Order: sequence, then structure tokens, then C-alpha cells
Amino acid sequence: MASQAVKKAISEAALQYTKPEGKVFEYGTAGFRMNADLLNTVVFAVGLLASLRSKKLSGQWIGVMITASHNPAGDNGVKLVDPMAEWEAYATKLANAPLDKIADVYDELVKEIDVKVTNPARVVFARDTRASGSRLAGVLNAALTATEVEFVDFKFMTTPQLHYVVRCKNTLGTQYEYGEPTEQGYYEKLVNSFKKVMRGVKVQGSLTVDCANGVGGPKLRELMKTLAGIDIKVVNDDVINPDALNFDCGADYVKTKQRAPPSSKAGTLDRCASLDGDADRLVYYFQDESNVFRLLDGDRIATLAASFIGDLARNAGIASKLKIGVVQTAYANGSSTDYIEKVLKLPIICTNTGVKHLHHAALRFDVGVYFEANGHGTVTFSENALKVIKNTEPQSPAQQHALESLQALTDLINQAVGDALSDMLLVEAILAHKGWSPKEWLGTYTDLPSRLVRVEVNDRSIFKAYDAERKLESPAGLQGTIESLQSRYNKGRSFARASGTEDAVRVYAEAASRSEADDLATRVANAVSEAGSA
Ligand SMILES: CC(=O)N[C@H]1[C@@H](OP(=O)(O)O)O[C@H](CO)[C@@H](O)[C@@H]1O
Ligand SMILES: [Mg+2]
Repeated sequence: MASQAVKKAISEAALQYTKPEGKVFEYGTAGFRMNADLLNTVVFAVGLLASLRSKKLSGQWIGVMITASHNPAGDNGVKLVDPMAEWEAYATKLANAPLDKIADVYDELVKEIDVKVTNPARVVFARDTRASGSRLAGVLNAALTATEVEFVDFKFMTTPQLHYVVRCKNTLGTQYEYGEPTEQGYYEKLVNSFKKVMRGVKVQGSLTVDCANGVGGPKLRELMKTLAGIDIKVVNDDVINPDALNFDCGADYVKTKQRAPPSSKAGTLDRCASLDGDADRLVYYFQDESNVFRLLDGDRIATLAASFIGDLARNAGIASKLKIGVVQTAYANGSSTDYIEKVLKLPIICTNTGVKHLHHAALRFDVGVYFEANGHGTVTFSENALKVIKNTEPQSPAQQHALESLQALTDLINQAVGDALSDMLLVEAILAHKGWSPKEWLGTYTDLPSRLVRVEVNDRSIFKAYDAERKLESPAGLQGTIESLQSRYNKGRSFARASGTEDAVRVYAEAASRSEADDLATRVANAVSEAGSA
């Protein structure tokens, strides 16, 4: 049971805030995310939750990130750094508790989760550059203070930087020590490993990086202070104008609109990349000789990384000892799936949408390459993989070079979470090794034209998916309709699922030609709309 003093402190702190009337909160795929004005009590609840979670894990460091990623500047959000399926329900419960009862709900959870309240609790938190961030950090501070948590406020950080710090703090002094738990430690790890991976090769040409006017901008500039060997042109790094964030720029804009930010001045065949608002998503693109916009999305980064790591493993003579695999979602372009299976000859797991599902599945491989098509992703290395890479005795200089490159990759890649800055260095290193421009990268396979449509319905919860969200079990009959529609198109594939972050159903369709993909998407969207208004 929580002490009377703690309960009193929680009540007093909570009553400084006002709960938005009639609003029901739910912890979703991306934590809590909404208009920043509604978030005080939600952030307070997450502070209490972080305290419970840390105590439950005997004082392990828990990370809390205040961000709304690619959402408009007026939104904000909050999420815990570690994936926590069953804890989402506790988060929801605390967030919806009336403020005068929140200390009692906290206490009920202490009992329900069986938390030893005398355990220490430790939390680190950070925020992106949104104007509302400092107010919300203050709320979090109040919740952590009330529950007597030891905490560190890292101020501005990218989401992956906070993940990095959490992992470093929790592995300090163990055999899995991940690095120095500071922002500087993060840059040093990236810069040093990039240098090692780049031994003997050079990055060709420049890279223009659109930072979505978010926290990635200043952090990329910080990284560039010690990073050698790449000519990076930073654009859209205005964090002063509060409305600029994600406006007409950023990874989400580029992926959704399938075009470069209007402000882009990049020339033909120039390599460009975009980050999202909290720098955990990355996409590449360029303008080809016919001035056609060409996107290199998460599927492309996954195939590039899988092919490179596969080659290195073969050159290092350890391919038979490492199970390399790729994890995708239903949104992956069918051509990328084909390429992975038929050309790279690697196994694929398809999971539900949301990085936590992909990350979890990736851990089933020794080297698990996972990316969502929209650019969230990374590569995980198992304990066995790390051991094999470290302990194999090279029999030739070529083998030694491959082993050293693999070793450096395990440091360059942020294994805690998908990280746009780390992924960017990975892509740059691979292109340099392969001697590829983005054109050769694009040439590995041809994407099927695809279309993503958002359909608003009365109640999206009636759309229940299965088979990694590729099929619908309800509303009854809809799956049959979708299948009969897609069978009419050459290479037609379509599915519908309720979004986890927006009040809508998403429809995806791909087919052999642009007009077929559009047509299939429209027809399935109509069927969804009809089923959703019944
Ligand atoms: C099709 C799509 O891009 N869906 C996104 C989106 O999820 P939805 O559940 O589709 O709203 O937001 C998630 C969180 O950022 C991200 O992981 C996911 O990839
Ligand atoms: Mg993001």
C-alpha cells in the first residue's frame, strides 16, 4: 500500500490540474496523443505509471518521452519508452481516473500489479521541440516528485536518443553495457562506429536532410560537429517558429504526399532524406532525370540493409551461423516482399502495425531487420550474433574486414529502437560500400503502385482484423467483398484495418498499374464506408 504521505502528495499535486470534460483517454499504438491543451492530467497519470513500473522492476530506469512525432505543432503526446502491452490498460485506467480519486486508483494498482512501494523508482524523460513541451515536462515533474521518484530531465532529445540513454543506464556495469548514458555518449558511439564502417570507402556526393523543423535538426547539427566523411546539407531545421514543425516537410509529408517538401532545392539525382518530428522515422528520395519524384521508403531501407548484412556475413564466413530475417507489416510493398524472398532468399515475418510488434518479432532472428514502410525501423542482433561476430577468427584479410565491418555495424545501429539519425548513417555507409547512387538503389526492384486511403466510419472498433491485419473477421461479409474485388486486378492486393492512432479505418491497395491500384483502393474504401455506416 502507498503511504498516506504519498497519497496526499499525489492528490494535492493532481488537483492543480483540470480534467477535460467528457473526454475518454486511451493508450494506443503511439501512447497518448492529442491536442496539447488536453494533456496535463494524462501526463500526470503517465508520471504515476512510470513510478509504478520502475518500482515493479526494482528500480530499473524507465523513460518517458513527450512528443507527438509527425502530428501538427499544436498536438503533443506522451509514451513510455519500453513496450508494455498489459500496462497500457493501467495507463488508460489512471488517465481516466477523476482527479480527487487518482491517489486511490494509484493505490489500487499498487495492489493489483503487486508493486513493492518501498522499492526505489527511477525515471528519465525528454521532449521534442513543441511549445507545449516545457509545460508538460513540469506536470511530469510534479507527478514524479509526489511519488518520490529519482529522475533526470534530459530536456530536448529525439525519441531514439532517450531510448539509447535508458538502455545505457539499465546495462551500466553489466556484460551488455550499451554505452555512456548521455547525449554526448550517443554522438560518440555513432561517430566512432561510422568511421569504422567506412574504412576504405567514401560517401559520394552530398546528402540533403529535411529535419521536419523538429528536434532532429539541432541534434543532427550536434552530431555533425564530430562526424567526418559526409557532406550533409541541413534543411527545415527551424525550431524557433512554433508553427513550422512538420508543416509541408518531414518524413510523413514526403511519404504520404509522395513528393519532396515544396521548399526543396535539391537538383536531379541529389540524395535527399527526411526525418519526422521526433527523428525516429527516415525516408530517402530523389528527382530522376525525367524530373519524376522517386521515394526510397522503409521497405527500401530494409532490403538495402538486409542485402548488405547478408553479404557481409557471407564474406565473414559466418552466414551459416546467423539466422538473418526481415520483419514487415501488411503495408510493405508486395515487390519488396518478393525481392526479399526470391532475390535475397531471406525469411520474412509479417506482424501487426506498430514498431513494438515488429521489434518483438525481429528478436526471433539472430539478425532481425525490421522496417515499417513509413520509415520506422532498425536492425536487432541477438546475443548469439554478437558472440559469433566477436569470436570468429578471420582466415584472410577480406574475412577480417567483413568481421570488423559487422562489429562496427552493431554499434552504429541503434538496437534499442528505430532511429532516423543512426539509420541515415547506415544507409550512407551501405551506399558508399556498394558504390551506389540512389538510382541504383531504386533499380533493385520496381514498386507496385499503391494507394492508402483513410475512411471515417461511425465506430471503427467493429473492424476486427486477423492474420497480421491482412484480413477482416468483422463486419461479416466484408472480407469476401475485398477478396473478390482484388481478384479482378493484376497483382491486386488490398486490406482494411482500424487505425490505432486515428479515428478512422485505413484501406491499402496495390496493383500492377497506377490506375488499377487507385481503382481497387476506391472500391474497397466504398465497401468499408458502407459496412461502417450500417
Ligand atoms: C499505415 C501507417 O503508416 N500506420 C502508422 C500509424 O499507425 P495506425 O495504427 O495505422 O494509425 O502510426 C503508428 C505510430 O506512429 C505507426 O507505427 C504506423 O506505421
Ligand atoms: Mg516519430
